[in-house]
Amino acid sequence: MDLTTVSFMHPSAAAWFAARTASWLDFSLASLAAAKGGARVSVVLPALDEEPTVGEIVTGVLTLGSLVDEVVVVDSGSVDRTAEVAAAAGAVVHHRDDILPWTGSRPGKGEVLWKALAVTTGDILVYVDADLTDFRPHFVTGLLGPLFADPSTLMVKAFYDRPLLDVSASGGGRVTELAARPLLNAYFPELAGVVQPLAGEYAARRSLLERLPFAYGYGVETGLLIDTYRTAGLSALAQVDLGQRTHGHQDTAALGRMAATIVHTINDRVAPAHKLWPTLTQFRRDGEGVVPHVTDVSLPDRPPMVTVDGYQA
Ligand SMILES: O=c1ccn([C@@H]2O[C@H](COP(=O)(O)OP(=O)(O)O)[C@@H](O)[C@H]2O)c(=O)[nH]1
Ligand SMILES: O=C(O)[C@@H](COP(=O)(O)O)O[C@H]1O[C@H](CO)[C@@H](O)[C@H](O)[C@H]1O
Repeated sequence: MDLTTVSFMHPSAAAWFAARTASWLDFSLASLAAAKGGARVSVVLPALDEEPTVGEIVTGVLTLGSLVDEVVVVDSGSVDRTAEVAAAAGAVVHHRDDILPWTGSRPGKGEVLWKALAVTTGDILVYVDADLTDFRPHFVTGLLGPLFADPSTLMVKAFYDRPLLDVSASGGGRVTELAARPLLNAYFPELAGVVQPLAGEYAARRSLLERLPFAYGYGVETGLLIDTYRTAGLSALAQVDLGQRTHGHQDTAALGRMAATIVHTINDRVAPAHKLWPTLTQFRRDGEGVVPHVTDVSLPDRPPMVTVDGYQA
């Protein structure tokens, strides 16, 4: 490769970014209501111990009225009052363990996003994190806009400014900036135009989601993005600017485990024959010394939901 010609992003990524980037301001509630037609919309909140924030988000989604057909919270094993607060706000709440129980129950975010397919009726699913501290209804209308506008669009990713709460006006999306974006740019440069590849707010057609595997844990967004690109092409993807998004932040060690899971998710798609070591060893201070802390970061994907007994029913 002529090194003088690598001063720009992949041409496909540049073209996609120019053609497939919208703003929530492009889509009014009235225009969406007119465009909705017979399409059913399910808003899904994956929730693990999100009692302080889940209720306000559910309430905010419900202000959209008939644009949204159902708001479903999938409880990922909370020990706080997430389920009660979500139900009181008007959500339908399902516990992970009660969904497709014959498939078992695994920890992690990917599990509840996958199981949500079995307890929703929408032609379109809109995933929204339940720890947002600045949710506004335009998060949903912005994500629906490109899907209502173009039947060939299958998935819409949110992007936004991501203040690191109490730290800096930007700086959020640490795993995105330090791990996911560098890896995706290297292995899938056609996706370099995706501003927030790990965004937890995204909307997609059921016809797409039910045919894709769901990666374990925090690898789910990375897996769905890559698999959508590889099965349906860049033209199936779009992104929408939602302005700003703030949420609860995990500590660095937790984000290290998240990054490790994402490394495995990408490797499984790039070099599946190359088996990575399945655990991450981190260290914690213990009195005078440090103690290793080992986490399994490589559990298998969940298979496409259409292959699961009982789903079609
Ligand atoms: O095992 C899990 C981990 C996370 N979540 C939910 O997934 C969303 C994003 O998780 P988190 O906030 O931990 O990720 P971050 O935004 O910090 O990357 C939140 O609604 C969590 O409650 C979940 O349902 N199960
Ligand atoms: O983008 C990121 O780096 C991480 C961590 O964000 P912060 O550094 O806590 O703002 O947050 C995202 O990553 C997760 C894994 O894909 C998603 O599940 C979350 O929804 C998303 O917030």
